[in-house]
Amino acid sequence: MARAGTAAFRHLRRRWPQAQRLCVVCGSGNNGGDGLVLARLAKAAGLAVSVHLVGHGPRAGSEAAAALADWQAADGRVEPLPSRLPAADVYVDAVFGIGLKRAPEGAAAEAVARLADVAPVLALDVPSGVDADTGACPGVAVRAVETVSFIVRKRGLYTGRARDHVGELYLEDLDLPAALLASEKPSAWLRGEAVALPPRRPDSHKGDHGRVLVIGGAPGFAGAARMAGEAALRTGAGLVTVATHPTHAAMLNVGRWELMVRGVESGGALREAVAAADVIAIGPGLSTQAWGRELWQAALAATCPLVVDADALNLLAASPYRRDAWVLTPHPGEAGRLLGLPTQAVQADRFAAAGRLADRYGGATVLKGAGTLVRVGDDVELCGAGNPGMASAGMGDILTGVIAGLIAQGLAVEEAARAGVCLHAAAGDRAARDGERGLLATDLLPWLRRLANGIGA
Ligand SMILES: NC(=O)C1=CN([C@@H]2O[C@H](COP(=O)(O)OP(=O)(O)OC[C@H]3O[C@@H](n4cnc5c(N)ncnc54)[C@H](O)[C@@H]3O)[C@@H](O)[C@H]2O)[C@@H](O)CC1
Ligand SMILES: [K+]
Repeated sequence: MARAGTAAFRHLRRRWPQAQRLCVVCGSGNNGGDGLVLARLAKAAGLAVSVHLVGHGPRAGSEAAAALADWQAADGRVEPLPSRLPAADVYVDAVFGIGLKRAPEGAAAEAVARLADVAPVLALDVPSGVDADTGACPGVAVRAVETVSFIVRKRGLYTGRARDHVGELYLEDLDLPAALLASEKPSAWLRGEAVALPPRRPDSHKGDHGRVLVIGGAPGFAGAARMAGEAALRTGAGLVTVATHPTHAAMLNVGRWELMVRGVESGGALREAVAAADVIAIGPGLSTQAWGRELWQAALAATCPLVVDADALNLLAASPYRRDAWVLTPHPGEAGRLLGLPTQAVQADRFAAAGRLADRYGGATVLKGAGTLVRVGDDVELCGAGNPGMASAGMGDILTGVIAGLIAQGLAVEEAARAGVCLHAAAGDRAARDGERGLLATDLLPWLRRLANGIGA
């Protein structure tokens, strides 16, 4: 606790070197104890510090009670929670850490609500109100500018609602012995954005880099299939064919002549293309009408890996099927349909939802949304990259094409899912340098090419 409070105070000084007045709101558990340590150090450094304790304060004999005694021994005063927090340069949130498992209640809920109304907030370990395991906010929650987590990364802080609340996230390992940490198996892995694809053989030909078949594009949705196809090409696939509705087949590759196009009336017309493919990406703009359903059935007969997105996921939800060689890429709404749950239930525990999807449908599950999860068997990988500019039309079609493009080049389905998510998010972050608002899915394409070649930090 002493190390935690000390490390947090160091962050506070670094981020707000001019701060003179602090307001520290402490819960009655150990998170509150961290806040009391920080308060004492800040007072000793000459800052004006007000400490507000929630409820009855720490349990007698606890470490937090000792921190309170130290604060009081240093002439620190403890004030009850006022109806409005006093003016301060920085507010320190020490109400809840990892101890919160349900919506905040009582005096603690009031404290969280007060902190949710002020800025800037430095959160200790976890922004109060956020569930550190799931990333959900079951009730009111603090919005921090900065969160300093202690000892280990809490997986929940990297996904779902939590991403709105943590601000910049730092880890302080508090010098715990590495052997102690190594003895625990992580419950999730955080993946950086680096994607190392093997260099191309100098004598390789286009067939060596894989044949992708994209299936989709009902009338009115040609663009979805086109974007998936282009993304597969930009990720390095050797040959990409788009099988689409005959009404727009002739114009689908206008300006992107490298794409091959096949207008298909029905599932039967797909057979040859399915047999020739190394990987099939199905779903972008597919629709769930008769045409889309027939094509979906034809794709299910394929022996090569599938990347399943959008309406193909809705068709899968209507008649579930299990397979190992595929990647499912649902957003929370589609995941809800696949599991027979409302979207909110998926978002309330994205880790559990991804687990259920993987158990029910097999293969690799990509649960999209802020902090995308990739679940393969018992393993979960989290993508820390990406930005809200990517919440726009066509982004999912691009991801589908990226994953298919990686499978085409020989990556295993699981690794293609993990690497594809990171490549896509990294491209989105590069493209967002020109602004998140107005970011178009196709703005990612030039970045995909650069990042797939290890260029473009
Ligand atoms: N375990 C360790 O080794 C360390 C823990 N540290 C701190 O200790 C924290 C965990 O401490 P605790 O386990 O005491 O938990 P917390 O301090 O996060 O919260 C527990 C307190 O909140 C109350 N509470 C929980 N849910 C509530 C709800 N929904 N409504 C109202 N009250 C609720 C509990 O009754 C208890 O008083 C960490 O997050 C971290 O900040 C640090 O001091 C570093 C070392
Ligand atoms: K906190």
